[in-house]
Amino acid sequence: MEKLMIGGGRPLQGVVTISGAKNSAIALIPAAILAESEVVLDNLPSLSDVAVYSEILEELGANVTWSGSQMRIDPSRIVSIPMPNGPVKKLRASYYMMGALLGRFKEATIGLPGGCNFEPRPIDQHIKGFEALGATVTNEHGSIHLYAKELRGAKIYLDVSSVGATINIMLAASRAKGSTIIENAAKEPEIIDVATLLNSMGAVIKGAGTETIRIEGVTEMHGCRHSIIPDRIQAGTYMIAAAATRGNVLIDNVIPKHLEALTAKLLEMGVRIEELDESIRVIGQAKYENADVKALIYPGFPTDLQSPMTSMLTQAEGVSVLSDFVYSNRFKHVPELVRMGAKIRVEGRSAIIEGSKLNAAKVKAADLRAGAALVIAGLTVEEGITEVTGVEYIDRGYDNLVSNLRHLGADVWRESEQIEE
Ligand SMILES: CC(=O)N[C@H]1[C@@H](OP(=O)(O)OP(=O)(O)OC[C@H]2O[C@@H](n3ccc(=O)[nH]c3=O)[C@H](O)[C@@H]2O)O[C@H](CO)[C@@H](O)[C@@H]1O
Ligand SMILES: C=C(OP(=O)(O)O)C(=O)O
Repeated sequence: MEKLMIGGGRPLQGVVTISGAKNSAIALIPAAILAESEVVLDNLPSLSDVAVYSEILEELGANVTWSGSQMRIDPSRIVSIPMPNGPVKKLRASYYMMGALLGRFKEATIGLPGGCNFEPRPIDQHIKGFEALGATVTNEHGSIHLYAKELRGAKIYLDVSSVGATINIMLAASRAKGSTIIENAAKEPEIIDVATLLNSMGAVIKGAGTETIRIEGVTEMHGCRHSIIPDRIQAGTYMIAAAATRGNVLIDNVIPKHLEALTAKLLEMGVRIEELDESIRVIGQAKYENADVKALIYPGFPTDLQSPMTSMLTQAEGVSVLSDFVYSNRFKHVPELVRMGAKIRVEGRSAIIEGSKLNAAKVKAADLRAGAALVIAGLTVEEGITEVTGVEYIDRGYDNLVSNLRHLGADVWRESEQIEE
């Protein structure tokens, strides 16, 4: 079993360069299925989710070459074989196989997705979208089977602005006959990134990034080259880590606009922030004000930074309230932070956080961002070593975490623990 060992008490100092966005990458890779020739993705993050996706595409018959931050995908020999189990169960975003295979082959069988299950994560809006496009969707022993004689454009109003459903509908509708309109679409930057790739592949998508997206179906799509946007959640995690350790860090290769909700909240707490064109400098301070944070859909404060922000708020004076309006039960990090001395109680969809010093402890990450929260908490501890297990979750979303943190002066390393039979 792998664990992260963290000797805290050192302010982070220096420069960290952010890689491409996980939540873009794991939609862009399956999007390549829709092309008839090679798709080249640059600025790809080196994450376990990306490795799993490349395995999935290879199983379907694609030729995938992944070298450094570039992936070349030749989808010309792909076939839509059923994938009820195996790698599709290892990540959440395997649901994009449904939209991509349905778009290209009009048929797919994909096991229900895995990933971070901090609470039930339904896919009813994805299914509603596929059905509106003319597909028959059945759940066969935990696998979703999709079939359409022909996909036809439709007007689809999403009950919730779901990122996954918006992208999945864009994938399938790109190869449908006629026009599709998605109303109440999600507006996250990753949706614009996927639409940009699809348009470069020959799709006709307008309005991505707004609540109304129009897609004109096309009969053929081709290869292209695309550079993935920077990971705003990774960037935000380093911003919080810099502030929480009272450090001074330049976070490079970011789109500052994507981080406005976090920047505004950190400024409100008293953190000094300098925004440049493609980087953000975070200068920590000795004291922070308490703050109330509401996690909402984009452009609101991202739910994926809610757990890291909980650790930051333990460093503020007074009482803060952090509520999650996207995932009301996303608080698996809280009992672990409490083991580290944090004074937090959960009431409904809110965590009430009283500022306090944290101490070293053995803690377990139950999901990806809970892991990030525990790492940040460990970095603030003044004495002793914090041990974080559940590293496999952290590896889903943070590439080079240990080397990046060490480069910033942190005392962090990875250890393997032998489990006795
Ligand atoms: C791979 C990926 O990009 N993951 C991100 C994506 O997840 P994901 O796309 O799964 O999240 P959604 O945007 O779909 O979920 C938003 C909300 O809608 C609800 N919902 C969603 C779909 C559905 O069919 N029915 C339904 O009720 C969810 O329970 C949740 O309350 O957006 C989330 C919200 O920003 C992020 O936390 C995840 O990091
Ligand atoms: C919840 C997340 O990812 P996924 O949807 O892939 O589980 C995340 O990135 O925080």
